[in-house]
Amino acid sequence: MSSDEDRPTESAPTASDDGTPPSNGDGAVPSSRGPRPRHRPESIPEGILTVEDHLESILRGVGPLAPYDQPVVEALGLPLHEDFVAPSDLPRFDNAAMDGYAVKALDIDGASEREPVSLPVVGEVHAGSGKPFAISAGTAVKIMTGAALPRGADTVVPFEQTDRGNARVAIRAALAHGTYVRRRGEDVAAGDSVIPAGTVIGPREVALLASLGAGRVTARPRPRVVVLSTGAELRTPGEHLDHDSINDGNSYMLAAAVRAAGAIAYRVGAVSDDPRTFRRVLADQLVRADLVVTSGGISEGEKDVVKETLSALGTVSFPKVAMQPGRPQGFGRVMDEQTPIITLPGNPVSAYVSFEVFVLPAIRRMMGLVPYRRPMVHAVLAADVSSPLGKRQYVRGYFEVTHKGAKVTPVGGPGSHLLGSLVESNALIIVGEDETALNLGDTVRVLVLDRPF
Ligand SMILES: Nc1nc2c(c(=O)[nH]1)N[C@H]1C(S)=C(S)[C@@H](COP(=O)(O)OP(=O)(O)OC[C@H]3O[C@@H](n4cnc5c(N)ncnc54)[C@H](O)[C@@H]3O)O[C@H]1N2
Ligand code: MOO
Repeated sequence: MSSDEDRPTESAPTASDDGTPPSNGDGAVPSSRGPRPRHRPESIPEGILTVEDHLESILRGVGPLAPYDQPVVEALGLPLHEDFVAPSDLPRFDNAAMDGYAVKALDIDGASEREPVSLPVVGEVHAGSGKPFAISAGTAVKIMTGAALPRGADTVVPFEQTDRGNARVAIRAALAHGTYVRRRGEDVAAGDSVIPAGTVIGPREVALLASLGAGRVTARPRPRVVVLSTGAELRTPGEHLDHDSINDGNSYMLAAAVRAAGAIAYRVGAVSDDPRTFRRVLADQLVRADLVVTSGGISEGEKDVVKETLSALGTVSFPKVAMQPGRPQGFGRVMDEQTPIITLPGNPVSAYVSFEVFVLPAIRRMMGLVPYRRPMVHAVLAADVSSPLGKRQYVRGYFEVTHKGAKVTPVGGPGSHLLGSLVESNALIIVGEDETALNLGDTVRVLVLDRPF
C-alpha cells in the first residue's frame, strides 16, 4: 500500500469520474500529485455542489482503517495489505502425481507390454505416512499420490502400467526420467512474491496463502457501519401500521447494501423525529461505529430531525447536490469520537442511489479497496430519456449484453418513491448536468449495479 493510503487526511482523493472519461471508470484514487482541476458544468446554479465536490469531501473525511492480522478466510473480499512472499517452496518436496511405483527410470528402460521389467517391491509410502524411504538401484516402492518420493527414485509408474504386484512388480512401460513426479518448488519457489499488495482476497488467493502456511493475513478491517433511519411514520416490517405509518424499508436496504459492499452493518430501528431521542440513540451507537449512515430528515421540512440536530453540532454540513435523485445530502463528523456520518435523503430511491454514489466509495476507501467508485461502461440506449438541466440524473435501467453488444433500457419513472421499478432495474444510466435528453441509439454511460469491482 502506498503511504498516501495510510495517511488519508493528508492525501487528496479526487472524485472525478461520472462526468469525465468512462474508460478510467474511477478517478477517485488518492494521488500524491494532489487533486486534479475539476470541470464544473455551467448549468449548475451557484451554491449547489457537484456530485464530485460532495464525494471528494466525503473521501477526504474518511480514511483507510488500520490493517491488522486476521484469519485468512475472514479476509475474503478485502485487499491484501502487503506483498505476500512465499516462505517455502510449493510443492514442499518431490512427490508422486499418481498411485503406482516409485522407481529409477534407468531401471525400467526398455520395458514394454511384451517384455515387462520385474522389480522387487521394497516398501510402500502413502501421503503423510511419515516413512522416509530411499531405494537402491533395481528396486521399486509402492507409492500413493502425494507421498514423498523415496530418495533415489526419480519416476512414478502408474498402477495401470504394471501388474500391481506386492512382492515384485512387472512394469510394462518405459517412462522418461521425472514422469509423474511433482517437483519441489515447481509451482512456487520460496522467496517468490506471489500475491501483490492490493489484491482482493478471493478463494484462489486463500488457497495459495493457506497452502503456503499463512492461516492469517494482514488486511484492513471491514468498516462497522451503523445504519439509522428517522421518521415518526416508520415502523419495523411486521409491526402494526396506522393509517399514515409505513414500513421502514430504508434501514433494511442500507444494511443490505453495507453488507453487499463487504462491510459490517449494524441496523438500528427507526428513530422518531424527536431531536433528543435521535441524539441519544446516535451517541449510544458511536461505540461500535466506524461510519454512521442515516436516512431521512435532511430536507426543508419542519421535522427534519437529522439536519436540525446535527447542524447544531457545527461539524456536519447539509449541501444540496446537483443530482437527481439525491439532491439533499449531508456529511461530517459527530461527537467526541469524531465519527464520520453520511446523511442520506429519506426517499427510498434517493437513499439507494446516494448510497451507490457516496457511501459505497467511502466504505471501499475505509477497507483499502480501489477503485472507490463503480466503473462505468458504455451501452446503447434503447429508449429516449429526458432530464432536468443542471442535475446529474441517475436513471434506473435494465442492462444486458445482446448479440449486438451492450444495451440499456430505461425502467419506470423518475419518482424517488418508486421501488417497484427499482427492483426491475440492474443499472443506473447517467445523464450529465448539461444534458436534457438522451436519445434512442445514443451510446450512454451506465453504472451496472451489483457487479463486483
Ligand atoms: N420544500 C422542499 N421539500 C423537499 C425538498 C426540497 O428541496 N424542498 N427535497 C425533496 C427531496 S428531493 C427529497 S429526496 C426529500 C428528502 O427528504 P428527507 O431526507 O428529509 O426525508 P423525509 O422527509 O424524512 O422522507 C422523505 C420520504 O421518504 C420516506 N421515507 C423516509 N424514511 C424512510 C424509510 N426508512 N423507509 C421508507 N421510506 C422512508 C418518507 O416517508 C417520505 O415519504 O425531501 C423532498 N422534499
Ligand atoms: O432528490 Mo430527491 O432525492 O430527488 O427525491
